[in-house]
Amino acid sequence: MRYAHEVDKVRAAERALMARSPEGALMRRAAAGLASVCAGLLRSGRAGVIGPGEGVYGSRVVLLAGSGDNGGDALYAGALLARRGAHVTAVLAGSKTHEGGLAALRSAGGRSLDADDPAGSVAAIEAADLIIDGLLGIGGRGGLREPHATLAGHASRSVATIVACDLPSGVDADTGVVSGAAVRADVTVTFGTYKPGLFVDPGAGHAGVVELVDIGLGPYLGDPDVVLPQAADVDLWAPGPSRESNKYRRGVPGVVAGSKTFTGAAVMSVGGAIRGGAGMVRFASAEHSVELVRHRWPEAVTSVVDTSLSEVGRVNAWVAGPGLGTGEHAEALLAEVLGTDLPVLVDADGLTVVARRRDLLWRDAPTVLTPHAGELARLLGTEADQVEARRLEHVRRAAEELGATVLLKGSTTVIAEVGRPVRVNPTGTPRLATAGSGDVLSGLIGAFLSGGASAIDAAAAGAYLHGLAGRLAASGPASDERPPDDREAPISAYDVIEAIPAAFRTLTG
Ligand SMILES: NC(=O)C1=CN([C@@H]2O[C@H](COP(=O)(O)OP(=O)(O)OC[C@H]3O[C@@H](n4cnc5c(N)ncnc54)[C@H](OP(=O)(O)O)[C@@H]3O)[C@@H](O)[C@H]2O)[C@@H](O)CC1
Ligand SMILES: [K+]
Repeated sequence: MRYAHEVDKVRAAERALMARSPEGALMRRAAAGLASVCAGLLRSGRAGVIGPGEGVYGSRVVLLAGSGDNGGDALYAGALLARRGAHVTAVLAGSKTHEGGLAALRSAGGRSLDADDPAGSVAAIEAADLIIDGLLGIGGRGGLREPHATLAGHASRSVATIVACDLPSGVDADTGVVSGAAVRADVTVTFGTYKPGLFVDPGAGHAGVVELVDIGLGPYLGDPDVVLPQAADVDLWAPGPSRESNKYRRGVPGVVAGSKTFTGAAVMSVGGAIRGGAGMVRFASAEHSVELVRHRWPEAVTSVVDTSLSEVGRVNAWVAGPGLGTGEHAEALLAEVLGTDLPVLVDADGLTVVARRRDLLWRDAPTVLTPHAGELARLLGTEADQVEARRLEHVRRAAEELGATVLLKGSTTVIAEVGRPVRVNPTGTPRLATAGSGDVLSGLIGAFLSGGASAIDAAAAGAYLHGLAGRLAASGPASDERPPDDREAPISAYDVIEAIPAAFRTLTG
């Protein structure tokens, strides 16, 4: 698990640690870590236009230094690189400059120029192999002001490798919100702990590869606000069969999906549940959907139902909503599953129904809701673009107001439950934005719920494996020499179902 803490907790931990540390020790540790990552990039030839092995000596490094300690970190790191032979130029922005950092840079042979000298700044940025963004760190508030915004734009257009100090300037550390211009980094070197804004879009999309430098804050940080699960966590959360398993013990999800008109969603949801490891999947729907599901998934036990599920048989979790329609018939079925004391996942059309019948969510058993931004906006009475721009805020609010575990799908999938850190899913690909993909996810999570996982574990494990299956399906066999991201091709939801076993296999190596 990777842990992220909000700025208030970072500041408190910093104060506690500083009280026990020599003056300037934390900044020295931060700067040394930052310089070391930059030196590694210069040595490996990943930075800018210089070739492999040319290293730090003779490289051209530009520091964008704001008025706070973030600028101080960049200046000290620049001094370390200058001592190793880099040509370092600091572009100074903001009302003041970190004096100790600037003095260190100058005494190491670095030079500085003022951001008010646009020609000089642009020329330096255009000639750079590597740019360190030290404009703003956790002290940044709101959209970048000038000259920071212009400098961020120049940096983004340069061919240099951009390394953000602590976080990309213009990204809000606590939320990942970007208002206006922001630096787009190739690598972010963050100090002490991850910041939530590095995990969640749009901030995550600006951070590139994130490297954590330990500066000793750990014992003082307290509980994380946001976490990023890793394969080992998912391996614990996704229920697997034990020696005593039989099909009932492994879990029996009931899927209530599809209708006379919409049939594909049901096939995808049942497929997700079967490949998610359910011992047996029960499926209930209108006749035509049942026929199609029986044809594609003869393993499922199906029932044709109208407005009651009394004939469906024993299940230990429900998945309700994909392709179900939104009329009275759908409402009756949803009311029935939400009236049980079993875990229930509500998705798609089911979310439209509960948006007008919130009372259905007043229950004691776990409920998982899996909306995309538009569906969450409808549940909360706001607009989809507001949800997209401030994903963490909205998913937390939804969990609180609706009394459910809420998984918000999208560019970064985030999962909230009251009293717990938000879980951010690290897997996935934009290729997953395809019809039916969400239905697969609902079935997968349903399988985990029926296997006994808690609501948040089931949701997080489902999102992780679904994202990984999407990536594996999109990138094809690993024998190709190109990196997986470059190999990606369009996929269908059915391809994602097919790749779920391979995704499981990666968990245990
Ligand atoms: N925490 C730790 O343990 C450690 C932290 N460390 C480092 O300290 C960093 C935090 O430093 P910090 O507190 O000095 O704040 P920081 O982000 O440099 O800048 C704040 C200044 O920026 C300005 N400004 C604000 N908003 C703006 C905007 N929108 N657009 C333009 N300008 C804006 C505003 O200045 P003013 O308005 O006065 O001009 C404000 O004073 C942290 O990220 C890490 O790098 C490490 O050294 C080691 C240990
Ligand atoms: K920065």
